[in-house]
Amino acid sequence: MYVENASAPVRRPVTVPGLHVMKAEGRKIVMLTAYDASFAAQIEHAGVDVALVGDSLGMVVQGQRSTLPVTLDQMVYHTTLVARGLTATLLVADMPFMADRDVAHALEAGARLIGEAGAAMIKIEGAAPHILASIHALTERAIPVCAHLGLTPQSVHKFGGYKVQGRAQEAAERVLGEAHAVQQAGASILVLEGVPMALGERITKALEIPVIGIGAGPQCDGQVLVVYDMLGITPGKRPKFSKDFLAGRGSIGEAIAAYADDVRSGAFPAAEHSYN
Ligand SMILES: Nc1nc(=O)c2c([nH]1)NC[C@@H]1CN(c3ccc(C(=O)N[C@@H](CCC(=O)O)C(=O)O)cc3)CN21
Ligand SMILES: CC(C)C(=O)C(=O)O
Ligand SMILES: [Mg+2]
Repeated sequence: MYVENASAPVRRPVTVPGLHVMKAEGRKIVMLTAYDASFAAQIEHAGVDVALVGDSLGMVVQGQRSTLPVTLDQMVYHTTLVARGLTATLLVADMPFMADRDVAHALEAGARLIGEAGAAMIKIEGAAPHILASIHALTERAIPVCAHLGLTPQSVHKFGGYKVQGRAQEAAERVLGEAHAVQQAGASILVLEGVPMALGERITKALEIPVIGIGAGPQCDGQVLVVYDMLGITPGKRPKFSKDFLAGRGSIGEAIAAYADDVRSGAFPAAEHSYN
């Protein structure tokens, strides 16, 4: 039998059911953003489980003040670029601001990000009634959904800034209720951003689906960061939950591999990267 490049190490493709097995077995999920084919290849080579084409590209690639100006065409474009750099890594694309204004638009956008660009999962912020309906509608059409709760950056104007969510008792109960609601609507995984670590732990234990944290404490089932933050090249003040993994290392590949190691060992995030 002819086997192409049989001596190359085979990395099994990361799948949605595979992420659920990882949660069940207590193996941490490593996720990182990517916006182009070169970074995608670095992420692939380092053995990161999930690549996210985040709408954070509006801030770190385009230099805008928020993620709100990012368009669906731009998300489709960057997702196409990242898809070309990946083979085994699971590819998730962000639903940009207002592309999910109603269920019909959400389905249209999901179809483009999956069918045209090559994503395997769509990430959607919030748990408003039309978002729950969109999660359900996409899931019914075999498009896996990653929910995103807590400090959802597309709600920056509602929050009055990038502020930690779920600090008060009532607010914590609200985020927990939203987490149950997105799981019930069919979400396959949840990104939980900018909440106190006690709430991150509570939600992770309460849900069956994997919870990937960013500023949600060390107890989550996995972690995600913006790749330029973990390389220390984001200008200005970086969020408290980020860490420069390139400092003291020789290459971007080494930095990404160190991030993956530290997430898997539990060394990252430490207390200094978490909110109380
Ligand atoms: N470079 C970058 N990294 C990110 O993590 C990121 C983006 N851009 N753009 C989209 C959103 C915006 N995010 C942010 C931005 C700032 C904070 C921040 O400075 N938070 C304060 C918390 C203040 C409080 O205690 O309420 C902090 O000090 O960490 C958090 C998340 C996360 N996402
Ligand atoms: C920070 C992550 C979770 C994100 O949504 C993004 O990069 O846009
Ligand atoms: Mg995003």
